[in-house]
Amino acid sequence: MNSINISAPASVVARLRQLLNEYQHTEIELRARLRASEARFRDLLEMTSDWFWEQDAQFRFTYFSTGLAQTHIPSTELLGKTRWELSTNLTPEQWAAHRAMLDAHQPFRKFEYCIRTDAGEERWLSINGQPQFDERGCFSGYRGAGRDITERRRTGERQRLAAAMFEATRDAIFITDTERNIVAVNPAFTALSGYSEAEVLGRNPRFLKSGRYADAHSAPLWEVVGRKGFWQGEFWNQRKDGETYAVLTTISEVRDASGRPSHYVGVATDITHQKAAEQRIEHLAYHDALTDLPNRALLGQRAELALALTARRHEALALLSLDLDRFKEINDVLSHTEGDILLVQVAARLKTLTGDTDTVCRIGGDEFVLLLPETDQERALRVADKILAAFRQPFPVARHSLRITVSIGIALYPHDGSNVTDLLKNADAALHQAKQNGRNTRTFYAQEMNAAAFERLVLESELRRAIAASQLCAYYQPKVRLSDSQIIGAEALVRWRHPDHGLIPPGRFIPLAEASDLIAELGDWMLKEVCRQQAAWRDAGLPPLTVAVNLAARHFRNSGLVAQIQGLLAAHSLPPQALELELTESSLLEIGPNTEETLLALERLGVGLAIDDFGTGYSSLSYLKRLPLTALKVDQSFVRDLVSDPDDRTLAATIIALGHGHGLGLQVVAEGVETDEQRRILLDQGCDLAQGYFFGQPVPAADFVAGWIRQGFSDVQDAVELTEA
Ligand SMILES: Nc1nc2c(ncn2[C@@H]2O[C@H](COP(=O)(O)O[C@H]3[C@@H](O)[C@H](n4cnc5c(=O)[nH]c(N)nc54)O[C@@H]3COP(=O)(O)O)[C@@H](O)[C@H]2O)c(=O)[nH]1
Repeated sequence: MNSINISAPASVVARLRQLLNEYQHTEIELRARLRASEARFRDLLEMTSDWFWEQDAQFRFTYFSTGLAQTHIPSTELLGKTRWELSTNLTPEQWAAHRAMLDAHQPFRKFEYCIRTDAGEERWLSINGQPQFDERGCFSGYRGAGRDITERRRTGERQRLAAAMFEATRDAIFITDTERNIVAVNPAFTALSGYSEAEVLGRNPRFLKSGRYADAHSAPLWEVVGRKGFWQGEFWNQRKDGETYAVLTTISEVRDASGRPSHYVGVATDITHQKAAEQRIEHLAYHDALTDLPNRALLGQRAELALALTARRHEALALLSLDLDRFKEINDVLSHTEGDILLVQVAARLKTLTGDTDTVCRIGGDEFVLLLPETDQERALRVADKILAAFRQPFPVARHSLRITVSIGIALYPHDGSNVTDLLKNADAALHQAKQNGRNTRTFYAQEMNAAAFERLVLESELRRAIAASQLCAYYQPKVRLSDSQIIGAEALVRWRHPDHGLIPPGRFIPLAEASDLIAELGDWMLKEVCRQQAAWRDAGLPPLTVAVNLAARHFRNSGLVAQIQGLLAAHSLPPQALELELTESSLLEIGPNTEETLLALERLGVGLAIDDFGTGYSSLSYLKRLPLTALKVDQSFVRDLVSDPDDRTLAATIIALGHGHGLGLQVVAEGVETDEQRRILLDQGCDLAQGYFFGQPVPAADFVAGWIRQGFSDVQDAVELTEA
């Protein structure tokens, strides 16, 4: 204004004034607009989730707008630093490429990296940058915008993982729309079902139903999904090729942003193998592994059910308890493998003899039970007889043709019991009676049988006390030489002097003792007693005698038996010939090959070993040859009818020849000789020794000595008094 020429005409001055005014207005207006623009820019920066940044010509941060705060990275952590001084996930190569762009003053867009803050947090950033030049065109730095893309990256990562999982998982996944029509399936679904994606799109997954089990799920399934958001359960589905498979399926509801169901996702795990394993385990729990017959547990269940039905219909039912006769011997002579083969064949044969509604069970060892619903006494008898008859046919086992018989006990509902336990117990009691009756027979239950079982129990507990209470005693039966009828030995036989029941014969308590551990105790007692008696006789001047003691198989399994006998002989100053051990043919088989060493040690000691009841068991010649035997005792069943039955005569002659021949060189002793005719036949057949009522009954030691003396040992009269004392 100072430069205005005051001598200028007034019009010029007015014009200048006007221009000045206009200029001032414009400036005010421009400033106002600038302020508004700045305010808008500031608001923009404050309200946007992005932030604005600036760097100087050395790429050091000089400014951050407030938007940076949403990254939780304080601007103070960044100001003054270059971007590559920060802790990022970029590799040196990536930095080098970016630096080259900066050095070339190029703009850049969406430069993404992850930054770790001083607080240890990781944030993903996306940066746009624009190089800046001053009015002279010189580079003055960069400015640009930054955006926190952490959530986007995470969501992207999650989606990537979900997609990978969808593709790679071994579970079959299908996604349906709200109409329950399939909109997507994964590769596992097509692999499991056999249907391609194109074949299933738009279909309701129910088309996979196999019909193996009633589709009871469907209605509650969708009701549960609607209520709880998911449902889980098992299906038996059908593959495209018709094969069925089991799946454990979870169906979950997917909701959209507004909270309305938009899809359903089904995840199905193939559990076919698991189901098969479960079924196998369940089968094993209820079936016998060897024969695949129902076991005791399944018998219990079926019997309960059958009893309930039978009771409602007022019908009858039978339980048959079966046990193979002398199965143990077969098991021992042959092998357990062959025993097993026989059991499998027995199981199969029993099944052919029964009806569809009957149940054949194996409840252990060689014990079988038949549950026969709708069966009265008459049918039970028919079935039992059919079984006995069917067992007459031999069983082809390995290279053998095995003949085996069976004993059967029968209990009838409602007569013999109203529940499974009682019926089984009573069928067992009847079976026991069938065995007592000589085996290979069937017996109906009778009430007295339980009384007998109870008596057996009482007797067993009394026998336990009898040994300690000195109620046992030894009887002696002479063993004579057939050629001159001279007593050359004796068999010691146990007797029980019961305080209430008098003298109990061993036939009543030996089986009880054998079924428990008492037989070993009883045998020990007999060995001691016989040695004591022998020493007393010798002290009294009686000539040496061999006394046989009956031992059970269990004794020979005791590794201390040889030392025990050696100790007893030494304690009583007896030679080993004073003792002979008797072992029944069936027990011989029971002792097994492991005890051969014990038998050989007894042989080395000089103690004789005789096989008792020979001819009743199954021992083979090769087995007999292997064992160090000294005598063979022909069972009394072959001697009994020797005079009248030519077959028995032939059998006895064969056994005698067997004992003498085949390199066995055994002494043969005939048991149960009751008549002179029997004696003569045996003598003619070449039998060496004999025992039986014809020569003398088993008697107490004193009576035995008396008889012995009568035979020619009168010089030892005093001994009678001695032993009686
Ligand atoms: N482990 C042990 N077993 C023993 C012992 N004592 C006996 N026993 C066994 O008990 C069964 C029955 O014995 P027992 O009642 O003594 O019968 C024996 C004889 O009395 C009988 N016998 C003898 N001669 C005749 C005869 O002419 N006729 C006839 N009907 N019976 C007769 O035979 C039995 C002897 O049998 P064995 O032992 O086979 O020679 C019996 O099995 C005994 O073995 C013992 O201490 N331990």
